[in-house]
Amino acid sequence: MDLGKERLSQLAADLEKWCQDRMAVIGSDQAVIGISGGKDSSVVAALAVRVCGKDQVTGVLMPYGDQADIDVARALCRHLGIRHHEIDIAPAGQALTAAVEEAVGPMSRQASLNLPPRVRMAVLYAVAQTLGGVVWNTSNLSEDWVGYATIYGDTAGAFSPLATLTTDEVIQLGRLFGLPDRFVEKPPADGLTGKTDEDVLGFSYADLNRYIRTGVCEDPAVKAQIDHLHRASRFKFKPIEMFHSGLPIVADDIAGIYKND
Ligand SMILES: Nc1ncnc2c1ncn2[C@@H]1O[C@H](COP(=O)(O)OP(=O)(O)OC[C@H]2O[C@@H]([n+]3cccc(C(=O)O)c3)[C@H](O)[C@@H]2O)[C@@H](O)[C@H]1O
Ligand SMILES: Nc1ncnc2c1ncn2[C@@H]1O[C@H](COP(=O)(O)OP(=O)(O)OP(=O)(O)O)[C@@H](O)[C@H]1O
Repeated sequence: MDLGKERLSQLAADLEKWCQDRMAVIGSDQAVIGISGGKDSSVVAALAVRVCGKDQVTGVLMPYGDQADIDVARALCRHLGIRHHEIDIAPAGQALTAAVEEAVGPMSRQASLNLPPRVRMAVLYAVAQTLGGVVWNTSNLSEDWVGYATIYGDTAGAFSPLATLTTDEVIQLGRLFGLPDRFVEKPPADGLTGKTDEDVLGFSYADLNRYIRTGVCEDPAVKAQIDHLHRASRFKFKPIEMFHSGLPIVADDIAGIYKND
């Protein structure tokens, strides 16, 4: 939805404070962000610069071999003045694929699509732990709503600043942060299938975002598809289910995680 100037400024201020608090609780001042050159990672990186300062933000560019638009990711890091590292994940992806295929036979197409996001997650955590930093998640509400994300891949991170903002709201935030159009206007694509998200999903983000914010979806088939994808993907955003043994837990359950026992 169009947030308008005042609401957008308030939202940005609240978001910055929230991220600051998260970092304080974690006890780190170093943000580590996977930079694809798309709007989500660009906006999260710009946000991290506002919260932590540019010297405390590390961008990680992780092409799978050649990445045609890697210059956009490099330009974003230059624009924000953040340090960045480039790590080609193709050798790791190919080695993992070969090992899995040797054991179980040809990897399914869906498994192949989800492997790079999981390798990126492993790289980001390795970089973050090495630098004493934390991984900032870059997912937005629109993609998460329909589960268009890889569990334990791009769903990972210490916290998710854009989790309740639709794609159009993320763009408004990017503009407020002063990001040039080329960093916020690229049509979202997974970079793996050669198709845009909208081609793969079969509906537009405009329709999805309108449905999320107003409950209105004019095409019943699109509404049914969105509802189906939403229901089928909720598992990606819930804590892992735990078997409750009924055995006593007597120590202080400070985080309240075992309270069903
Ligand atoms: N109910 C349930 N409870 C717990 N686990 C459940 C489950 N149902 C399936 N699973 C597990 O989850 C797996 C399926 O989930 P997952 O591995 O995430 O994969 P899946 O949902 O099949 O695919 C994710 C889609 O998102 C696309 N993607 C990923 C990353 C970024 C972007 C982007 O453009 O932004 C797009 C990707 O190309 C792919 O089409 C199953 O193989 C199964 O192991
Ligand atoms: N080539 C890459 N290099 C570095 N990080 C990447 C790369 N591709 C994806 N990522 C990370 O994974 C996240 C999800 O990537 P995806 O390609 O699915 O695009 P997206 O969800 O539309 O996000 P964005 O708008 O940032 O591209 C990105 O926001 C980024 O943090």
